[in-house]
Formats: sequence, structure tokens, C-alpha cells
Amino acid sequence: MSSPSKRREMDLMKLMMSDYKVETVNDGIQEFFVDFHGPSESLYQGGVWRVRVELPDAYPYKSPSIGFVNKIYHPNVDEMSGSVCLDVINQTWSPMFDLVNVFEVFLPQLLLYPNPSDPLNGEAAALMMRDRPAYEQKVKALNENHLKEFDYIWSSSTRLPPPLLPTLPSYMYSLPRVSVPHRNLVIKVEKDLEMEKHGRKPEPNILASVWRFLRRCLFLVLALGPMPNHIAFIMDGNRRYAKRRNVKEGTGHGVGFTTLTSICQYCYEMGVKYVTVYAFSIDNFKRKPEEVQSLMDLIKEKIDELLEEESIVQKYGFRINFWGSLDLLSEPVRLAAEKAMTHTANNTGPVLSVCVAYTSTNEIMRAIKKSCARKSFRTQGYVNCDGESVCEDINGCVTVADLEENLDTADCPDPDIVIRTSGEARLSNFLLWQTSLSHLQNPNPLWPEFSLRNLIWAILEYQKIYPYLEERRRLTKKEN
Ligand SMILES: CC(C)=CCC/C(C)=C/CC/C(C)=C/COP(=O)(O)OP(=O)(O)O
Repeated sequence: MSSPSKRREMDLMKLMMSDYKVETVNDGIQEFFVDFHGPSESLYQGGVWRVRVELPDAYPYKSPSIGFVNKIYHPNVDEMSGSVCLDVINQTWSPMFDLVNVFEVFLPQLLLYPNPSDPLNGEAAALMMRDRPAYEQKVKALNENHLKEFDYIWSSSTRLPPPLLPTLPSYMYSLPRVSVPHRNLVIKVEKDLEMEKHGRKPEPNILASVWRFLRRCLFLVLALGPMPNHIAFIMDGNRRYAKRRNVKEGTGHGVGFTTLTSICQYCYEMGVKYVTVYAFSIDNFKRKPEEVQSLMDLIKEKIDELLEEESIVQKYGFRINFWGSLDLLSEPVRLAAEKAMTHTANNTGPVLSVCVAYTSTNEIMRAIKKSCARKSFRTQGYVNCDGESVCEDINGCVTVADLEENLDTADCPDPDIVIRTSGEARLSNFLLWQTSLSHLQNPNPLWPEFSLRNLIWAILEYQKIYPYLEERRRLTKKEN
């Protein structure tokens, strides 16, 4: 085997390639955070914990140190520091094991089979031995609290977390100027602020650079085939994501937004000029008032975030559109949306269009009304009962071109691909006018789980069908 430092790099890369979300500390490879999902059929199923890993100089001959960042109630994990009873790993560790084994074997085993006879959390061990049902109840109740802590750590410590994929260099993540509830993160924030104070940017992370380079190679190969210019997404499955993980509904939508930022990043890197998302339909107003309110709050918060200096919008010069009946939105959301459109109107980068308070029929009706108002033609006697035009002045009639000019999508080409996540195969009143020649796809992952792999697969599917689509496009024209 190669030198210990090469082995460290390889193992970390392998972990990243195995879909673990990894964030390095101070851009080194000695210390990093990994998101760990509670194993199925354990009391921790559905939970996500941020785990801090430190590789000793003697790694892989010596085992890594492991600590939970957000709290976990477990007999072999110290409740205050989050450190794991190392015996569990040390006694079985051999250089044959790697980091993937830690997350796929050691930690799942630890959570599935706690050992109360060698405790780091004496209270948990005692309760487990004394009253097993009460212990199980307490673990589950505390999981819910600790997950909130995870959400907080996530939402306050990162800006562009690509789900299920290696992270970008940490300097791309804007760090908050607040204390977060764990000393490791506080130390990280302080160190970064210290570096900033001395006018130094943290060193770029070598692994992230390698990953970005690999991504670029991948995209170059992909671009040998025809690339879509416009991809539209129906971001379905956010509530189900939250439900399956037993966390509050809004968390699903929050993670869904992070998926959106990752997808925008990848589309930018691939040269896809237009990205459109269905964020909130007019029908969604029929949901429970508290759900509508929390979605509106989230949308407002995320729009504001998109306008922050370090956001993906500013970084890549995205232009943002909001399509829909914006007058149906509450004033703060509408104002935020309008501000985002005005602020990015002159940007020349990719175009992100967000459909809110939107349905296609509403869009078409608004376009018809606008066309009519513009042409101010007589509405009476426009067509007879046989459907024949009886307009006296044919120039007064609304044409396809008029209508297209007045659709929300006027300055945007029709989507090449429409992706509805979560396996649903309906358009649900989304871009009905614009999608007659789009390639529709309904991959199984829920929107928050949708990853680069799924995106690449969707483009490959599109490339397979492209000659046929082109032929259809050549033969089909929207007629008056
Ligand atoms: C600023 C901006 C673009 C914010 C977007 C935030 C975001 C991800 C919104 C998604 C909203 C939504 C109703 C998705 C559908 O999932 P669902 O709630 O219907 O979940 P389900 O399909 O599991 O029921």
C-alpha cells in the first residue's frame, strides 16, 4: 500500500464516492465531518447525525477517533462530548478496514447493539438495564430533539450542501458569525474568522479540487452528446422525505432547497442555461394554513438567502424569474420575489425560474387576457359554434405568437427535459403549453434525495431519445 497520507486521501475519497456527505475541517484531510444516518431497524432509524472523524498520524494502523456532533442518547457515547467508546473500534480495528467500514459496519453495529456493561453514558446504560421500554422511549424522544439540532447545525453552518455527494471546498460555504451549539463548529468558525482577520483565505481543499476536476471530466464526456438547454423540475416528495425520516415536515422542504442549489450548481457546470422549478402551485394554497405559512416563510427566507453575497446566484450570475400569480402571495414573499427579479435582471449567467402561486391554466388564461387587452379586439362573435373564425378583422384575433409573448415563459425556450421526482408521472398543471415536445422523466428518488447521479442519468436518457425528439420538433409547429 502507498504512504499513510495517500491512504488517508484514498479512504476519504472512497467515503465521498460512497455518497456520504463529508465536510473537511480547515481544508485538511485529517479531520472532517460526515453525515451519518441511523441504521434501519435500530432505535435511531430515520435520524441523521453529524459525526466528527479525526485520523491519527498512524492511520490506517491506528483507528480513527469518532465523535457525534449533535447529541445522541446511547450507553457507549458520552452525552456531553459526543465521543464514542473507542474500545468498540480499537479492539477490532485493522489496517484492512477503511472509513467506509466505519460508517457501514462499526457505527451501525454500535447503534444496533449498545453495550451497557462498558458505558460512557452511565445513566443511559442504567436505564437500558433497568427498564428497557422506558430506555427505548427516551432514545426516540431525544432523537427528535437532536435532529432539530442537526437541522440547525446544517442550516447555520453551510450554504451549498450537495445532498449525497462530496462537498465543495469549505471556503465556498459561508460560515455564520454566530456560535453554533457544538464546540467543534465553534472552533471552526473561530479559526476561519481568525484567518479572515489576517487577510488569508482558507487553502482550497485538495479532495474537493479532485472531485471538481473529476466532475468536469464527466461533464466533458457527457457533452459529447446533445446537451439540454432547459431542464424543468417538479420537486416532488419533500414531505414524504421528512415523514420517512421522522422529522418535521418543513425539514423536507429545507433539504429540498439545498438539493435545488446543488442542481443549479451542476447545471451551471454542465452549461445548461435554463433551470425551472415548480415550487408552489395555486392548488397548494388548499393545504393546511400552518403548512402554507411555513412554506411561504421558507420560500421568503430562501429568496433572501439567494441574494446574499456568497450565494450561488451571485457567484454564477444567475438571473431569477418568478412565474405565477404573484399577487396571490403574501406581501413579504411577493416583495422578496420582486426584489430578486430586479436585482438579478441584468445578470447574464444561467436563468433560474421559480414557479410560485402557479398553474399552467392560470398562466394561459392570464396570457389570453393580456393578449386581448393588448389587441383590444372584440370578444363577441370571435368564433361561431362550428369553431370557425368570424372575426371581421383577422388581425384583431389572438394568435399563438401573441399568446406566447404574454406567457410568463415568454423569454425562455421550452424545456428539453421535465423531471418529476418521487416516481410520480403527472404534470399537475405545470408548463402544459411549453412541454408538448419535452422529454418527461419520473425518477424514483424523492426531491431532497435527487443527486448528480440522477441528473446525469436523466441527461443520458434524453440523449438516447434526442434524434426522435428532434424529428418531432422539425415536424411539429404550434398552429393558430
Ligand atoms: C426559493 C425557493 C425556490 C424555494 C423552494 C423551496 C422548496 C423546495 C419548495 C418545494 C415546495 C413543494 C410544495 C414541493 C412539493 O413537495 P410536497 O410538499 O408536495 O411533498 P410530497 O410530494 O411528499 O407531498
